[in-house]
Amino acid sequence: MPTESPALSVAARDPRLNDAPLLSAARRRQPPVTPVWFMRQAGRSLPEYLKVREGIPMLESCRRPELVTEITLQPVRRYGVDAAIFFSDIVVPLKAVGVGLDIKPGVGPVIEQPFRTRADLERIPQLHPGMIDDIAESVRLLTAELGATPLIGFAGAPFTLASYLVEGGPSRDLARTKALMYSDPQLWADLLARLAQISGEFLRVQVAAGVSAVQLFDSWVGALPLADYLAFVQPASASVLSAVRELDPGVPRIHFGVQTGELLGAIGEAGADVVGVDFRVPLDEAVTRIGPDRAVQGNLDPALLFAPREVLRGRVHAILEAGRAAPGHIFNLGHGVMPGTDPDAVKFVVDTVHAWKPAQE
Ligand SMILES: Cc1c2[nH]c(c1CCC(=O)O)Cc1[nH]c(c(CCC(=O)O)c1C)Cc1[nH]c(c(CCC(=O)O)c1C)Cc1[nH]c(c(C)c1CCC(=O)O)C2
Repeated sequence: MPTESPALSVAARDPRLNDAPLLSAARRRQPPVTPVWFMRQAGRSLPEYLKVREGIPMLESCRRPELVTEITLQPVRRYGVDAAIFFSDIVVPLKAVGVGLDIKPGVGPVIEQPFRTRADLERIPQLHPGMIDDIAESVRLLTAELGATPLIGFAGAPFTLASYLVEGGPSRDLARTKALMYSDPQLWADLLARLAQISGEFLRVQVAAGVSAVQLFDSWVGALPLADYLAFVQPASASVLSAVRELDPGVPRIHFGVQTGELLGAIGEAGADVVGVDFRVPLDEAVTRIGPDRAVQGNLDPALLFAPREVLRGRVHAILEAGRAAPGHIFNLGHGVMPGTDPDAVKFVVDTVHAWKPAQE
């Protein structure tokens, strides 16, 4: 468990970060402008990204600090977003502990030997900070470059990591994952506890090296009904988020999954300061489900970036209005930027958010 790991000491952060709109919104202190960033803002279709990645496999790119720094900074330069998201992947810590896997372009993570029995647990050892010195180095290089702009660290949540390990790759229905969960609850709990240690340590290394917020991605947890989420998933996610809080309670924790309309309250209660909302639930309705103690992040449909500008502007304004119901709102998409998105449309959204003024009551 995280508490057994060697003590990590937390780096000093740039004092200007205290006034960063993203961190103010996460702390429910309404900033003068609504902050905006995008899931998957780095990589994908940016021409400057494709150029520096040429000939370098995805997982190797994630372990080269100079390259990670360059790719993470690209969308900050181009769009003027209010935060950088660390360029990495949710499977990087699994690879670091020795799980045989690769990221196949256009497919996603593929696992050499999918997780099926208790014996497979032995192939997933605990993560120790020394296994990811390069991650700490990348964060240090980045925070030095970013100055007053927050860097968001991230990890995959235990359920979503388990889904890749059990399915062996991306899956539509997560049938094998659910079958394991329902047929051998003890093995499932042990797998999730191991993944919670790995995720928690991956985040703690990033926090110790200087990230100013973290996001825990539970992308596929919306496949579960609430009762199963509470019984089979929430304890492991809560342990990841509390490992971060123990190291530095001042680092806000964002928690997000897709199709989580029925789970929003429980996702907040796992220990998040900010709940990410996908585009299926109107933001003001999401605020009602989450309650007044947490900020929200979201929730423009990524497909709207392909719509005409006047339609896009109308939707952005509607989300900003709905976000006023929350004690803090970070503008984002309801999921990641889609491949093929026009970078000018992304820039248009940033400028529209920053230019917006709430209507007078
Ligand atoms: C489920 C998941 C993964 N990875 C991630 C999640 C959770 C977020 C989500 O729900 O989208 C998280 C992730 N992956 C990546 C980032 C970095 C920064 C960012 O958000 O901009 C983040 C935060 C880089 C990446 N991760 C990946 C790429 C594309 C690799 C490339 O450019 O070759 C990038 C930039 C690969 C990857 N890795 C994964 C997928 C589904 C894919 C896409 C495969 C494809 O369609 O090509 C697993």
